[in-house]
Amino acid sequence: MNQVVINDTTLRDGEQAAGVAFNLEEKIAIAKFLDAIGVPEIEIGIAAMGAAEQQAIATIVDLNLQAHLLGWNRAVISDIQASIACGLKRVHISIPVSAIQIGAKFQGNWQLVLQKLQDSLNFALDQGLFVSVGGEDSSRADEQFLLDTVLAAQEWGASRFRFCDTVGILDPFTTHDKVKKLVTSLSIPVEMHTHNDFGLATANALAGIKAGALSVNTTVNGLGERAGNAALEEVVMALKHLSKIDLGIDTRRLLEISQLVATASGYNLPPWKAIVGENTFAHESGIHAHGVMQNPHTYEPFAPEEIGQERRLVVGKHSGRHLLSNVLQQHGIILNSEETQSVLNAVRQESTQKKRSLTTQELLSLVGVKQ
Ligand SMILES: CC(C)(COP(=O)(O)OP(=O)(O)OC[C@H]1O[C@@H](n2cnc3c(N)ncnc32)[C@H](O)[C@@H]1OP(=O)(O)O)[C@@H](O)C(=O)NCCC(=O)NCCS
Ligand SMILES: O=C(O)CC[C@@](O)(CC(=O)O)C(=O)O
Repeated sequence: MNQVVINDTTLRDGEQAAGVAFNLEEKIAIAKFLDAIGVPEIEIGIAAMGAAEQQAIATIVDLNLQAHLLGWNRAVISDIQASIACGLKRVHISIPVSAIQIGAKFQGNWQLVLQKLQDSLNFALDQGLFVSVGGEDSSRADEQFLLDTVLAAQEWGASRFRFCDTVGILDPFTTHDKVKKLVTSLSIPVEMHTHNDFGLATANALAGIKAGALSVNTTVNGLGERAGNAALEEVVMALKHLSKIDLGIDTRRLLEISQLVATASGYNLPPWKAIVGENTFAHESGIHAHGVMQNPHTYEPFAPEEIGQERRLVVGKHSGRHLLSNVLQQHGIILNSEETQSVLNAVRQESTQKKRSLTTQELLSLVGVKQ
């Protein structure tokens, strides 16, 4: 399989998450971080939004990062002019392609939509730009209309087509079918853009790649419109471990970039968030902790260090004697079987009362040790 390219859109679709607004410093920090860990392409914003966004885009362009930088545009020439004024050499032009979208936005006038695409594409190409074309709501579009539209875009000079599951209504099987049909009919690469409304964004991105898509949009932490997008950390790690495609991203910094984006977005992640959640390498349950203490692979899909995370063994309601004895031994406390069981009973009670696992201090207090 050819190399798959991550085109991260944390700074565009990620920031479209309701209530999220990055400031200039945060945008710069996120762009630099994505570049530093080896993300090869970054969608950095929408110049048509106005002066502040244009300043952010131009500032990021001036950083001279290794990554290719892309600006998002409607099929509107003034949008593209604004992108060019920011110094962008790559533009993405989006048009709606489903009946529902064209109906709501252009009174069903699909000829007008195609004309706008052709005009804006020609304009961008005349300026010597790399042009990616996006089909908004590709997943709900009539398949023949979608194919004809993309073939036209290819003919007019587009360098890539973005297949958007805009409202996240596909499953991996349907995604595979739809993307395969496009890939086999096109000579330009297809890019996946999947939303998480049914929790399938990452699975659908992988299905599209399996069907031959060569590029994939991600956002850090899956940040984005409504339920968000395919998460960078999930796509990178799933491709590496499940599809055996190593994208050369420095995965050891995925936790760090997740924390940077979480802080900048103002939203904490649930502890069980795949890959980067606080609990992804925490073990409390007796059977799991016992297994992990013998061999971490029993309950970990990969080593925590691989994403800059640490393993934690915590004592709580579901813990068993092996974990409890192990933790106490680390503090020089050796209990007999009866004593261990009695401390375990007390742990269960206190943990239920507190509705959380216990700190080491709390555990030692239960055993009667003053520290
Ligand atoms: C782009 C933006 C500057 C336009 O602002 P606006 O002029 O106030 O217009 P609105 O957002 O209210 O309406 C969208 C307009 O774009 C048109 N439009 C929507 N998608 C389009 C497309 N792909 N190509 C061309 N025109 C499009 C709509 O028909 C509507 O046109 P009208 O003003 O002539 O009726 C503003 O929406 C914005 O800042 N958007 C950034 C975030 C965003 O919307 N992202 C979603 C990406 S799908
Ligand atoms: O780039 C495109 O062509 C469309 C991307 C988009 O993010 C648009 C949106 O809803 O904000 C989508 O999901 O369709």
